[in-house]
Amino acid sequence: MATYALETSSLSKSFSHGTVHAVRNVSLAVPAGSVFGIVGKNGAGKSTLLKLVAGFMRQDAGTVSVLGRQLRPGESDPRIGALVEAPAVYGKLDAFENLMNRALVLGLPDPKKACREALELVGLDARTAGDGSRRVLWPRGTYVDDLSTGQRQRLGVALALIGNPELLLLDEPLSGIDPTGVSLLRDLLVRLNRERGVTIVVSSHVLADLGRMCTHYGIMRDGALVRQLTSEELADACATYLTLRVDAPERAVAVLAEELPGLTVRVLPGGSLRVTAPGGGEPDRTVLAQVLLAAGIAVTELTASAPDVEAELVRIIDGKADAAGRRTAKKGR
Ligand SMILES: Nc1ncnc2c1ncn2[C@@H]1O[C@H](COP(=O)(O)OP(=O)(O)OP(=O)(O)O)[C@@H](O)[C@H]1O
Repeated sequence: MATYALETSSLSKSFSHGTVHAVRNVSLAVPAGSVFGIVGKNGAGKSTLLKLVAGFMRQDAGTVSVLGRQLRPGESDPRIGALVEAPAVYGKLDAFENLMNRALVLGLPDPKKACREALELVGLDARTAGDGSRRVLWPRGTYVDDLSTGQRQRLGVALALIGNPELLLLDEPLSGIDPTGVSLLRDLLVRLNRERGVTIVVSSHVLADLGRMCTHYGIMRDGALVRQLTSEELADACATYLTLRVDAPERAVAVLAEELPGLTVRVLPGGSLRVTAPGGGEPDRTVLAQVLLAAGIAVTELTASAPDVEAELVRIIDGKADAAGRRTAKKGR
């Protein structure tokens, strides 16, 4: 099995006679078995990158390798399932017919079964309603043109899933989907990844959704890939702090300023202390407790803040965190 499900090398694509550099020199390495989130502001180049990998357009320069095989420019690898921007569907066919079409193109051995499975996976299958009647969530016979935005998006995910792809490319897959559908699809993607080992590359502006799925992140800015990091590295880079309850807060502030001058210490309403290490990390709690204890101050409560992954991603996207992941524009909390 290839170490990387997807690798790009110096991939570039420009539009408008070379005036818009949508993707600039992107060298990306997506580990096999990962859920890789692509994030960046509007226009950062996420969709273009995914289209190049899916073979929906040709690059100007650079290479794309999928599961160990280098693709020709504009070539689609059958092991890829892709939902990039609006799903490519035939509006005057219904959902099942659209799936059948794809199943036949892929040459699947039992296309009907594959279509039913794909519809079931994305929650567009027939279900038994509370009153015992069979309610068809996927309206058979309804033209795709007449489906709701969310139904069409679910169909797009089903089209990407049919044929059991090894690499899924999903551009904003959860947009326009109702909250129940979002959690269903998110759980589905996590299951496909964990149980079937499908590698997923997913772009989204909803960082909280990505935070629940992604093992790795790539951050794009102005067409360039400015950072790649694991979810652990992201969590480590997050600003965290300790909250302490002590029996003598004012004296504790003075002791900490004297003994551990690098720390930022704030007295909160109610008398608790919020302590942040230099650069925003969590202070060493053993050292902290020892220093206070040596000064005769009792620590009665000590809690660590949960890392705010979403806020840290926003800081990286906005260019406010340097290469080591620490904030460059932050002082205190
Ligand atoms: N077919 C095209 N013709 C001309 N310019 C294009 C084309 N496709 C994309 N662009 C431009 O390339 C840049 C990157 O666009 P892209 O859609 O890849 O960004 P994105 O990160 O997916 O944005 P969003 O988050 O808004 O979907 C933008 O400046 C966009 O206007």
